[in-house]
Amino acid sequence: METYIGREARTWARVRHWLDTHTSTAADWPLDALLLAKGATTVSVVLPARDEERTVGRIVSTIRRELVVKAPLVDELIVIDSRSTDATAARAAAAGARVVHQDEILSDLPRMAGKGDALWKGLAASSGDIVVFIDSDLRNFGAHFVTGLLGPLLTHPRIHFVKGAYDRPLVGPDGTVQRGAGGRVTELVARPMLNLYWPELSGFMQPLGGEYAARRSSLERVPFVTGYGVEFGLLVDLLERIGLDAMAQVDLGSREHSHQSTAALGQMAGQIILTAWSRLERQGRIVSSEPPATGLLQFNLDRGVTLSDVSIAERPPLVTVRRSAGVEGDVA
Ligand SMILES: O=c1ccn([C@@H]2O[C@H](COP(=O)(O)OP(=O)(O)O[C@H]3O[C@H](CO)[C@@H](O)[C@H](O)[C@H]3O)[C@@H](O)[C@H]2O)c(=O)[nH]1
Ligand SMILES: O=C(O)[C@H](O)COP(=O)(O)O
Repeated sequence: METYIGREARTWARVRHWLDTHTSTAADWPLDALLLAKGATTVSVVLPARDEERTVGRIVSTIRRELVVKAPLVDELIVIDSRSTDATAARAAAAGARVVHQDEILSDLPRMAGKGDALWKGLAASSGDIVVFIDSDLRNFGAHFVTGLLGPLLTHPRIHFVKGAYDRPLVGPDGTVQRGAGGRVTELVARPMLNLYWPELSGFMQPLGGEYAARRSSLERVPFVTGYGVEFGLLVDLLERIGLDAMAQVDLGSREHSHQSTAALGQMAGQIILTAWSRLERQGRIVSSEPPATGLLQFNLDRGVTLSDVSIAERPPLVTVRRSAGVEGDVA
């Protein structure tokens, strides 16, 4: 019988091999080659956006100019307005996106909140064979984010999911840049948990990054955690469904975004821990006598306390919703 040490060594060897064979860089996927490879495959780009009036317009206009007008790579460009209270929807529409409000899609279903819900609604509102998700708060977005993510999918039929990798600087309020210091929840929560419980996924350099692309056929067959657990949940569920060899990553250079407060990241971490717990339970790897608590008590500088609810909810695989509605096409 294989020892525990032997099993771990075999996993690391597998991850090493995956890193060597399934990691590329955006420069490996020139636009001309992608246009040739695209054929009849349709591509949707979906941006979830909650109060991103400062950045969403530039991202949309770059995609439209470079990948819709100059070169016909992207067939559909959608911004999901996630209950914004600022000018996000107007800026996105002015820049050329189709703007759909999160709550207008599949509006007969119970209302849920959060980024994962916005992504799931974006999947429902879009129709491309391949769906590319891009966060709307990126400050250094370039068209290579989209072309890089599409490269392995358009050229390798066996690849179903591609995740972005990048350096993540931490940019202070005064503009000071600390290289490699960003992605705090990634480094302190997500990466250790993935290494401990799903070591096959340890090769993903940015498991929580918001830029990834996948075939609709796979995305519609997995649930979406509705809040910030969505990326963690998708990685674990897709690994189970399609296997590591159908997953790839592309180095997109550097990524700068708007940083949330430490308190907000604590709440994100809580959601990710509960997502991991739910998958461990679903996979039969833990049996709990009672569910974890879902409150997070945090302390302010003046010793005041705030109690937040970090419980998670999820949307079922979209294909099951289409089936029960008797709809095969667009469900928006
Ligand atoms: O209710 C929400 C919350 C966020 N967003 C959008 O989702 C994107 C990412 O949200 P953000 O609050 O900027 O998350 P980050 O602090 O950047 O969190 C990182 O880690 C999260 C957890 O994995 C991922 O969801 C993010 O994509 C990733 O950038 C942005 O375009 C937001 O506008 C929504 O659409 N609805
Ligand atoms: O992915 C993460 O860890 C969170 O988005 C936090 O990122 P930040 O530390 O760059 O704000």
